[in-house]
Amino acid sequence: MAHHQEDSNTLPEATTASLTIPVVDFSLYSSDPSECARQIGEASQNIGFFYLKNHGVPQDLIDRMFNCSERFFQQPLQNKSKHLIGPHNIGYSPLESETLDPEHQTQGDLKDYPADADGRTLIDRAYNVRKYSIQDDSTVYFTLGDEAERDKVGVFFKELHRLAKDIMQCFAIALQVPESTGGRHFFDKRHGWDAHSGTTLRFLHYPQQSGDPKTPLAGSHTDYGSITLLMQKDIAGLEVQASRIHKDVPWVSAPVIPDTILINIADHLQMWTNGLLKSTMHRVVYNPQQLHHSRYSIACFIHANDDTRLEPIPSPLITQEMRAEGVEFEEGRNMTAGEYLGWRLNRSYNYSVKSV
Ligand SMILES: O=C(O)CCC(=O)C(=O)O
Ligand SMILES: [Fe+2]
Repeated sequence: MAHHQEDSNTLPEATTASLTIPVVDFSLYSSDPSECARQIGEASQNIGFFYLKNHGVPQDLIDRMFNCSERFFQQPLQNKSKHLIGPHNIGYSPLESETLDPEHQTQGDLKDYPADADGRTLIDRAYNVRKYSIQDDSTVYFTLGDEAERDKVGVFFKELHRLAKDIMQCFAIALQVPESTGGRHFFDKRHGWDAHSGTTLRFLHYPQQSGDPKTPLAGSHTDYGSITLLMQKDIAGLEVQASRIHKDVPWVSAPVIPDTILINIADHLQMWTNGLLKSTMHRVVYNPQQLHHSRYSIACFIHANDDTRLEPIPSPLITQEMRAEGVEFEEGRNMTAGEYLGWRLNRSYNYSVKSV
């Protein structure tokens, strides 16, 4: 593996310089778009993560969504499992404690989660909403039957999607995509709200439990789409691997920074740029504060339209010789975004995923 990383075409990979996650002031997007694009482009080529402040998504809306999530997950198991996740990747996805991979998943003491009649212990993990499901029963079930709140979930999801499209313009500016091939709209026009895509809003819950500091609660992975927008609340736990090539670099924690949204580059952008932008490995580890408190986060996985090919984009900064490391990159570069999502999900769930 990674034989091509050793030669003189090795990617420009920052090491020590990239061990912090920068904070970008997104008010620059209006006042000085090229500077905004420069800062976002730099972070994306280095650590692959950046915080955005002044992102324009109202904080009271974010708080309201966290409140919804808490109300939902604090219920007993039988009230949460009507819309179980299935082929459409919508609804509740618990983990079954017996099937956890001991190396990569929670090892905490979950005695607050009693076994059900079949002897299984189910542990909360997430609830997924997709563009197609914002008006559905599955979303109103998540808001405990409150239709006004259900509508807010839709408003929130669209706000995040709008922000993602603005961020996409910064990538296109930073990558100098020629006007003749779409210019600054190269990426955002491939992310239609009304188009079929894997874009998913995921409410995550890491239950209160005992455990050892640094025990992985979510194994290391990259995200499958273009970018991910992450909101964390109160309790940190996310860690980022600053380099996929230099495995000995330390994991960097991504603390909770109030009033920011954390953005990370995901696999599509890595493939579109032949590895110039980094889809960085990350994981969630046990935080001792979880002895007394649940950890909540909200991730919005933005995916390109299903029919978009994940091939290198027109940019003078991207050359054919560049390659990103990883099986995802080798497999995915011949696929469309829709095919790639199906391939990744089928590797992580034990049912076949169909596109919606
Ligand atoms: O919960 C978090 O902080 C991150 C979750 C994550 O990386 C994911 O769901 O892909
Ligand atoms: Fe992730």
